[in-house]
Amino acid sequence: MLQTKPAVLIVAAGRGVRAGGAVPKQYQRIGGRAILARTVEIFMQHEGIGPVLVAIGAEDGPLYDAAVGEHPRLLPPVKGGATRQETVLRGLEALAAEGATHVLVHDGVRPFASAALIGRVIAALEGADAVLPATPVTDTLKRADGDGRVIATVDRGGLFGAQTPQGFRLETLLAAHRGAAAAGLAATDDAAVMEWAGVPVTLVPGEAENVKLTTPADIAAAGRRLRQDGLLILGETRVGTGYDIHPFTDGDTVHLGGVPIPHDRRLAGHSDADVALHALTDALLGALAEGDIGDHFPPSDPQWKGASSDRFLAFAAERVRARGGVIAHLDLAIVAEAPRIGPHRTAMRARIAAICGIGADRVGVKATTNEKLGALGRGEGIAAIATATIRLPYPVDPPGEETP
Ligand SMILES: Nc1ccn([C@@H]2O[C@H](COP(=O)(O)OP(=O)(O)OP(=O)(O)O)[C@@H](O)[C@H]2O)c(=O)n1
Ligand SMILES: C[C@](O)(CO)[C@H](O)COP(=O)(O)O
Repeated sequence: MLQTKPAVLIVAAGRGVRAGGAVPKQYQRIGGRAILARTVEIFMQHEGIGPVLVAIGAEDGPLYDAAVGEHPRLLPPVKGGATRQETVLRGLEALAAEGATHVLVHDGVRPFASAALIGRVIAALEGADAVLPATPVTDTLKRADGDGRVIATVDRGGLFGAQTPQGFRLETLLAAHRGAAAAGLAATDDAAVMEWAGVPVTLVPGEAENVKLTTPADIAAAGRRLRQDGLLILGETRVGTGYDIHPFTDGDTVHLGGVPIPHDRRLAGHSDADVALHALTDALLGALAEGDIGDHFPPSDPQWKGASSDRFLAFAAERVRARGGVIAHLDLAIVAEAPRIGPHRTAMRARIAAICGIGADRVGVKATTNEKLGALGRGEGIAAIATATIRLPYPVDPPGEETP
């Protein structure tokens, strides 16, 4: 086993010219979620890897924030470069500071890499400085001239299609990339940079399903594939509700919907007492029938005292994904005499969306006063009511128990 888990660099700074579309292809959706969010999630769910860094386009920060949720192992994104090679070099320079000995470099637009494939690359890194997953070429290969006339048939013996994640000793790859940049080498993958530096590259079996989404047809086919997997057309819709209330105490900031709001009081209670995130967490857990926030994060546990509630909601969203599901919609109603919620509504929607790894168009935030009635009406605290709508796949019969 490697002494430390390999870091992961996901390159997602390309413009997706061949795919076209209103946003770069990594932010286009398949099965209701951004392609990049799916790719990041594969590594978040893999126990064999360490920190994950995503390199994004210089102007893509808002797209990234809306598409990709937070995770303890996910580092803040770095800005990529004008070519894939430049992007990788920037990412490696940033990762060198994280103390990882090995790195997996993966395309942000390969959302179907399997856990088994990642495991194969990691295992092979124990005996190699460079590991390349690849599939043997099965089509007959032709070379043609610019006019579409075939010049020759190319022997496909020994030819492979290169995939990612490619695995490397980090120090060796970084040195090779620095050298290649200084020498003006242009390579389309990182194994080629290692080959140029004279480092032996070990092949492991790739997977036909691990396609790189390059064209609009690739993206459409990926969406069809997810539907065929049955999640979206055969699954079930579930709705969960959540409610929370906390009283005011002395303080100067109220945390609501993941947003700190300056106020002449603060809310007292579990963690940072963000009633909105607590209600949303319970709504998701309710839809999953997996208990409530107190079951997973007991208020008696001192580690949650003053903690940011982001992690509770991120946990519940992760549970939906772990069950193969998607969050279709979150709806939140906040009941407060003060502070005013309206000016913070957009920030709350964006924050909740980022935590859950969904688009902000799937998050509704509303607010009302309690018309001066009761404790809430007297301004003694704030309450929140949330509804979560999720889609889960139908359970599959265990092997050997199919209905005849
Ligand atoms: N300057 C670049 C160029 C590419 N990539 C990333 O490298 C991966 C593979 O590249 P490709 O499929 O060629 O993506 P694009 O460069 O975006 O596509 P196109 O060539 O059609 O513009 C993608 O995840 C892409 O975002 C990158 O991080 N930085
Ligand atoms: C890294 C890669 O995905 C391996 O197949 C590929 O080389 C990227 O090439 P592109 O020209 O950037 O699409």
